[in-house]
Amino acid sequence: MSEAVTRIQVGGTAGSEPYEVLVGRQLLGELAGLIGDRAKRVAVIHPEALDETGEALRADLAEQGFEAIAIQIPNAEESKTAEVAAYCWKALGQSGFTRTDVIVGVGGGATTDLAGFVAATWLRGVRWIAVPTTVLAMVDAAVGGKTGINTAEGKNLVGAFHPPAGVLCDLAALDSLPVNDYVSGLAEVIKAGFIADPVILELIEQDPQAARTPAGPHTAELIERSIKVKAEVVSSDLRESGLREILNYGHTLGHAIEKNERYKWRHGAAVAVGMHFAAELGRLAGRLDDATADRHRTVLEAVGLPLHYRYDQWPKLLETMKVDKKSRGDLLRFIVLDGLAKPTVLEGPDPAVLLAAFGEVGQ
Ligand SMILES: NC(=O)c1ccc[n+]([C@@H]2O[C@H](COP(=O)([O-])OP(=O)(O)OC[C@H]3O[C@@H](n4cnc5c(N)ncnc54)[C@H](O)[C@@H]3O)[C@@H](O)[C@H]2O)c1
Ligand SMILES: O=C(O)C(=O)C[C@@H](O)[C@H](O)[C@H](O)COP(=O)(O)O
Ligand SMILES: [Zn+2]
Repeated sequence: MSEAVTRIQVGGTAGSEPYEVLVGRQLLGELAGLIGDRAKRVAVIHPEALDETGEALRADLAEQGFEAIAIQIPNAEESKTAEVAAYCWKALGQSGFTRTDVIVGVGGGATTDLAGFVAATWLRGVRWIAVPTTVLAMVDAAVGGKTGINTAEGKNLVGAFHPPAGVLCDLAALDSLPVNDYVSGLAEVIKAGFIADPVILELIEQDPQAARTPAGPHTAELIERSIKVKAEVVSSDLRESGLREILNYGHTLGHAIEKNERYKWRHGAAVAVGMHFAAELGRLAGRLDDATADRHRTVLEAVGLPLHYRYDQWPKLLETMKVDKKSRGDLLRFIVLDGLAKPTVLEGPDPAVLLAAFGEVGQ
């Protein structure tokens, strides 16, 4: 018996082409339809860890009559570089990839960010399809069209808004995901809970241990609820002119930690520390009630995400945060909560308050 497929629509309200995020199992049969009749060539971009999956997909597409190539890239954050993008451009050039051809990005958020960026830049933009294989990529990275790479100066500093033509979230992919990567993705799920959908927090709090595995009773619901939060936000503000900034909750400090750790920390782990910081900042700025601020600690800790970071690194983190994309001139800007599911912007906080908030996080 085949399981039900959930379809979540994204876009179509702010001048962007609408597309669907499908959540279910055995969804790869949908791929050819999304690629469409106009494509002659398909490039499957995948990380080393998913070599077999990438090759199987390539062979399947070749059997269906496409000129299919597989482009293997490094795992995780090592793939989000100008050098790896250039390697992909070379492969596309050598295969004669034209404007009607299609890129398929299969992997975690690092892969979908890179594949989407290559699609955004090749011939000034070709269609691409995301096949996310981590929790984080399903609930966040593959949806919404933010694509990009890192530079020596910071995280995601080069990129483009280039939404995919479709997103296929095959839950079966999660069975092979190492537990640390699974839990890292829960940080973005918890983020969606705090900024918009508290039912997510309740489902996790009911049984945090079960939430750490794909076999948990609420896996599909947690993923679908988080995608819906993201879909709703990016559908009304694709280019981050306002509302979309709420999706950056926990990311101002999180990205600075990732850079400071030379991208050896998982994104979700850094964002977890960043959300703890944002909660303390909200509390100390007089915005957030104690119960909601404390809830950050309990729910993040319950699933095994980190809350703390090295106190002595504060000066470096502060410098990095100044080039965060939300900064305007010399003005630092943070997403904080005015209450549960009430995200807002805190502009130019008192440096003493910032340091005090980090005092709760640093150790
Ligand atoms: N564009 C966006 O809106 C957005 C949103 C959130 C995060 N991101 C980005 O996403 C990235 C993090 O993504 P992530 O957490 O998915 O990590 P990741 O892409 O680095 O993947 C983690 C590891 O798991 C491997 N992997 C992927 N799927 C697997 C599977 N099914 N089985 C076994 N191994 C598998 C990968 O090769 C990698 O080694 C960061 O670069 C972050 O900046 C982007
Ligand atoms: O989609 C968004 O917008 C987000 O901010 C989602 C984040 O989870 C994601 O990590 C994103 O890549 C961060 O974007 P950035 O613009 O701060 O680099
Ligand atoms: Zn993120």
